[in-house]
Amino acid sequence: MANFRSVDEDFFEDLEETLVGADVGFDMAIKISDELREEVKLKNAKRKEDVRDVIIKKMVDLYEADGINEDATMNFAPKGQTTVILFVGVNGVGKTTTIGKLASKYQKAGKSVLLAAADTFRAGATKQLQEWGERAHVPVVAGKEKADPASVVFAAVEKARDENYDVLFVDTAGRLQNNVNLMQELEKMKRIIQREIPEAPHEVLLVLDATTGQNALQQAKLFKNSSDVSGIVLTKMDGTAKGGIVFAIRNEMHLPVKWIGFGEKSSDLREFKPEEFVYGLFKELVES
Ligand SMILES: Nc1nc2c(ncn2[C@@H]2O[C@H](COP(=O)(O)OP(=O)(O)OP(=O)(O)O)[C@@H](O)[C@H]2O)c(=O)[nH]1
Repeated sequence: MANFRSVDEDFFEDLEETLVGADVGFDMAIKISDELREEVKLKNAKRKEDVRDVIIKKMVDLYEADGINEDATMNFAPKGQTTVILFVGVNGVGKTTTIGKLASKYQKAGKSVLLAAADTFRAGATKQLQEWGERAHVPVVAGKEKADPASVVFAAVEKARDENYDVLFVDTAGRLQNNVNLMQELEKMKRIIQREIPEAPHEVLLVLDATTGQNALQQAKLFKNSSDVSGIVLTKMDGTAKGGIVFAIRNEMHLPVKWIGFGEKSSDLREFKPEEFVYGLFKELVES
């Protein structure tokens, strides 16, 4: 582990190793440590606190460097119109759980929320969403087992629009017979949503499991190539020091991370704030 006893060449080598171990990605790790070397020299930072501040600032700068308008907040429709948010991602990453958490959050904030159980492929997925719906006191539109997911989406969008719901969250399958089918299905859902509400979906959030590290990056590529992903939800950030994947995603995919999941309870979700996140990651990396 990198430590602050002396900020010498060994320190930077340790830092590189630690960053790679945290899934920042090799290129990004080298880039971070190279730029830090310069910056530490330039600022003549010697005190522990100064070096730490330089590192945190640099990492936040690097995170924000590609100039995406860093707005972690959700893109909502104008007041009085329904916001539709589509959740995509492979199975088991935490889509349903994230929707449950967000449903509860927005319901508590006074918004009317509707859920669509469009994962009709996996037996049990609908029931799981219904349980979250009950917990959050929000209704769920569901179809029969193996029903066409598009028909569930259609019914949900109609209901949301006609009954003036503020937000509709759409849960989708993480696995179909193959990836081509999966992507076609997502496309079809989007078309149906757009037909009913032209500006929708307002977000397509790709849910990724942080514990899968670089594999999550491969998934991000797969989904980004075929659906217009607008942001990332990174789940299972509890019990992993691999949060560096945030940098890799940002650097390679140019997608903002919007939410972080850190447990199974409905309150275990927070908005992603680069500074806060870098500080936490850094503390874990360097001070432990
Ligand atoms: N520790 C932890 N577990 C999580 C988190 N988010 C989800 N889980 C767990 O991960 C498992 C899978 O979550 P789901 O929400 O069912 O995943 P999914 O993407 O909807 O899966 P499919 O319906 O199969 O596509 C469940 O056991 C969740 O409780 C998290 O942030 N931290």
